[in-house]
Amino acid sequence: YGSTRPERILAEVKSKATRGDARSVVDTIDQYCRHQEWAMNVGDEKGTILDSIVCEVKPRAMLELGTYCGYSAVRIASLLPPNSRLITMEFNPVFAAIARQVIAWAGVEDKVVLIEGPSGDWIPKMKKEFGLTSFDLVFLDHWKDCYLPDTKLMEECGLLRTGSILVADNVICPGAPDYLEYVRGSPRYESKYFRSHLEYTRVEDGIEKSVFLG
Ligand SMILES: Cc1ncnc2c1ncn2[C@@H]1O[C@H](/C=C/CNC(=O)c2cc(-c3ccc(F)cc3)cc(O)c2O)C[C@H]1O
Ligand SMILES: [Mg+2]
Repeated sequence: YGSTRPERILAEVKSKATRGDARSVVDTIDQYCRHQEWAMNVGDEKGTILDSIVCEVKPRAMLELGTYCGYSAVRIASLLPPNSRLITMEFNPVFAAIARQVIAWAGVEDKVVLIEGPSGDWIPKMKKEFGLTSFDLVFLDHWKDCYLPDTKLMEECGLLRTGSILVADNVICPGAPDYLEYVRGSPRYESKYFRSHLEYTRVEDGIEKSVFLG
């Protein structure tokens, strides 16, 4: 029997990345996925755009939907100011188990809370479970047809405040057309597209940054 791609990514991190060094974990995964086998991490090019938004917003409370192997969780957590938290949701237990180990290897586990389960179940429980009022920044990178329903759910649950920012990966490839139409057409959002490429390829893709206006 063969290992899974996430298991191979974890093995690469454990053998090549410096323990406790988030940057080396990110670079190790990028190297592996660019030269050995492609994987759906936000990657180095779009990751740089995400980094600039995280550094600009300096979120106290951040949410990520779709942890996968933990690549973007490590990338984000390494930029968070002290006593800030990234809550990341992953419903596949195999991916969650790998991500926990990648996050631990990078030494950012004290900044990351990984919740195992579907975002639709957890979003309505966030306030109570985490004593949250709202999220300053949300990174959407899970199933593309969940972007819009989960955004509407976050609005309904009062998890977005005036100025909260949504950052969505893959708005071109694979694409999230209903989400794009919503944030670009709604008077309640100020939306901006950052043109880039699908991770580790020359295919066009991009990130949409949308500010909730309340
Ligand atoms: C609802 C919900 N709740 C919690 N976790 C959820 C969830 N829906 C998915 N997840 C978890 O997020 C992860 C899913 C991410 C989905 N991302 C993708 O499907 C994805 C696909 C591509 C891509 C592009 C071109 C191609 F030719 C092939 C693939 C590129 C990307 O950057 C992606 O994020 C893993 C999954 O278990
Ligand atoms: Mg993605």
